[in-house]
Amino acid sequence: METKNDQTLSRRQLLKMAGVGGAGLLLGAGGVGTLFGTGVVSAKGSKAATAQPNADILPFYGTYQQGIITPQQDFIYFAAFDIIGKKQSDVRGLFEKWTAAAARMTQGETAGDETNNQHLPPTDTGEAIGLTPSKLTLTFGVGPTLFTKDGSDRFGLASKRPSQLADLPAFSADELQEEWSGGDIGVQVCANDPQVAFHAIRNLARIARGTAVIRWSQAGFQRTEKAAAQPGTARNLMGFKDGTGNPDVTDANAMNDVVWVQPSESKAWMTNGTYMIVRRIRMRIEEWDRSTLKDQEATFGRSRNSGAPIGGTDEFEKLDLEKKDASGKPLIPVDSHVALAHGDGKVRILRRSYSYTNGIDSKTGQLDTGLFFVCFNRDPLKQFVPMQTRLSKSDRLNEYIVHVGSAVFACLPGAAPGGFIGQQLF
Ligand SMILES: C=CC1=C(C)c2cc3[nH]c(cc4nc(cc5[nH]c(cc1n2)c(C)c5CCC(=O)O)C(CCC(=O)O)=C4C)c(C)c3C=C
Ligand SMILES: [Fe+2]
Repeated sequence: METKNDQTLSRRQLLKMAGVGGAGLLLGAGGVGTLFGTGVVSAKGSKAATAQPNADILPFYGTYQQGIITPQQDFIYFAAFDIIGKKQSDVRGLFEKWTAAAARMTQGETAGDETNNQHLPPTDTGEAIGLTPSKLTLTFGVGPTLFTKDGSDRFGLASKRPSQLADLPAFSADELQEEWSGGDIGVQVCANDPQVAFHAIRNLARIARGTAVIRWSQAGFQRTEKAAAQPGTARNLMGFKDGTGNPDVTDANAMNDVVWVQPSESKAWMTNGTYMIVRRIRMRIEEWDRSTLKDQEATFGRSRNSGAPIGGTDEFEKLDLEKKDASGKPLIPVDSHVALAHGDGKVRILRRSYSYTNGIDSKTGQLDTGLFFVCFNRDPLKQFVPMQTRLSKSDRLNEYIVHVGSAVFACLPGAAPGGFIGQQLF
């Protein structure tokens, strides 16, 4: 039976009543989920409060968008949208509505105010009712085709396209498919719960109806914090720790150097934004699983167990590409993945990738699985592109992977309360 409170309280209000908020507390069994489930809403429920990590709420508004230097959550739901509206005001209106919904959902509220009108569909799709915000973040970017498509300045934005937002060149060994590539807008949703992440994308798609459609999407995961015996770098589906060599997201100087677009280096609207590159990279895990441990370690240039560079003992020790074995050969092979990705170590990117599985390839019967590679950089032409050019030509890893999807997006700066993501662009 529904009570009056059910009709008027948002998820966030309920979390607050239960003594839950940014502090990271969540009602345990019989807590918020049960309150929603039974319709019994009372502050009394707070006595059942127990500490649970998923209660966390991350701030939505700020100088930068969330989900970029945010420590990586366990799940991603990525969606690329195409605009079907005809006017710039359609795109602007969409960003206004999406910002409002994103700000609410990340704080544990429904996507919009419920009317509870029995004759209308509910405003929110409902599957996140009773779930905590789970560190939900939404990160919005705009693709090259929002500015010009087939030579046409479709929304009067062509002059605002930054030179850094160029189509990526074709890399050798790419086998890109349209169904996993491109998009006028890219939305990265991350959360510590897959249903919370899916709910956010689903509601954005609902809000976009008539203005934008999903072009392609990909769900991804890494191990959950709960499953990890110890905190630390997650392993990819090839069994190696992935993320070790990332720059430190708490180092503001490093982030200004690697991630954030600085004033005057791009179009003014991109200051405090960044460029996001996503690549759907399929792994030939059947071949990988038949390769020897020695081969696997030589492929990455790191030890599988510890994650340390070959010849080292500690995961985070400096990568020394000059070290030689007794015969004078480099300990870390020159064509290993880390040697080529590292280069001279001066050009870096921030990786935020997830594993994916999509059943089997019906043609080959092999698992369709791999890495949904996501990275952020302040100038793809100077960072991602030269790096991927080196990798695509000589990386030992190429024997076991194939890039099947690709997209690049200019991630807008963050929004202030009362403003919206994309405000500087329109
Ligand atoms: C162009 C950028 C990169 C692509 C594409 C890429 C694909 C890719 N990477 C792995 C697994 C690992 N990558 C590792 C390190 C690493 N990779 C890149 C860039 C790309 N990777 C960089 C910049 C680095 C760091 C290099 C450094 O300076 O140290 C590692 C080692 C551990 C780590 O540092 O994360 C692994 C493992 C896969 C499986 C993959 C495509 C499927
Ligand atoms: Fe890599």
